[in-house]
Amino acid sequence: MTEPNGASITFEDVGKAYSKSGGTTVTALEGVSLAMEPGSITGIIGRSGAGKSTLLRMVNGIERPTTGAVLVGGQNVGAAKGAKLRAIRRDVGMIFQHFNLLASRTVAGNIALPLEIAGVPSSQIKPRVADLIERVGLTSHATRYPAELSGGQKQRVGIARALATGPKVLLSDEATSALDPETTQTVLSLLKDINRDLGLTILLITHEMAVVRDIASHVAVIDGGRIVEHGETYDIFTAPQHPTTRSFLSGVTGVTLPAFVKDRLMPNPPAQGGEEVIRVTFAGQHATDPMLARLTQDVGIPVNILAGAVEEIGTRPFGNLLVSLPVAKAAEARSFLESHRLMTEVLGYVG
Ligand SMILES: Nc1ncnc2c1ncn2[C@@H]1O[C@H](COP(=O)(O)OP(=O)(O)OP(=O)(O)O)[C@@H](O)[C@H]1O
Repeated sequence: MTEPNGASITFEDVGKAYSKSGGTTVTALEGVSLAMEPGSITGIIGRSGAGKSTLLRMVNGIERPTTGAVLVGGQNVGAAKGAKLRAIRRDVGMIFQHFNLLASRTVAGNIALPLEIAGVPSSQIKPRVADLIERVGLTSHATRYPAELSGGQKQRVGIARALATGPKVLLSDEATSALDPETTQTVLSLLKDINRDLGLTILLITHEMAVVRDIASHVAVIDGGRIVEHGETYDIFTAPQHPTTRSFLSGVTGVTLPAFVKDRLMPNPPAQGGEEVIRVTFAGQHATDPMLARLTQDVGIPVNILAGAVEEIGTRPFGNLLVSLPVAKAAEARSFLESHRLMTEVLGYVG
């Protein structure tokens, strides 16, 4: 493993307003403060229009903040111009959802492009391109054209091209959104290898929490131009605080209600009786076993287990259980579980 080579990325109270025709403005970002350590992988997750692309494009100076500052390795990107801005941009590689390859150039030709633009002598370009092609596993495809490649292979070319100038930061703009799940996994694992081997700082935007879970050490949730939650991925998955974070997480845990419950699920409790259906999230492999048993034995509340699984973030396990309890006892049960540091979320009711 080589020494970490990544740069820190810092957002200091950043705001961005776009002017629109007719003199109105759109506020894309407001009061964004974030600090990313060298060598970290941060996922920025948010809905369409939340401000993700605006945030990402400030790191390579394509957009400038209206207020506040964005620093890469301590250098103020928004204030840089000319040669200084070009130098910062060489330190920041970027990959895209639709790859953005030149159709008229081969794999090797696409990867060579940033080196040609940077004025690297051609004698140095060839070996550098060969190294990059090998790193992304495309040696046998060097003379092919983009039209002859699969989506995953195109993204590998995009990654090699982004690495050509030896950046300290890699930006990923929905890089796996156009790929099938299996190809997504191979591209994420290549990015993880690059992060480990080269120590690059990676900042990726996505609308998929599964991507965050599989690659990011840290996550920031953006909603309406503001960061509503930020922290280590494990902490966010096991104890999300903000409703937006919770809604992103609800589809990703790999644990879904069985159809016989889902089809009957109601948003409000029935007039009498019925069961409340809740999700219980816990950190650590065995944390819920004694708590659910104690809920029944010590507190006298019967629990039906509907579905459950233990997953991993990095190497740390966390689990999700879907259970139902009598409505009359549900509030008491939830406060018991929460007092033992399990997280609960009400999903609905069955009659
Ligand atoms: N060049 C621009 N001019 C005017 N408004 C813009 C411009 N770029 C973005 N916006 C607006 O700023 C807000 C944030 O947009 P942004 O593209 O950053 O969001 P996003 O989270 O990346 O969305 P998506 O996932 O759909 O790409 C939106 O309201 C958008 O319409």
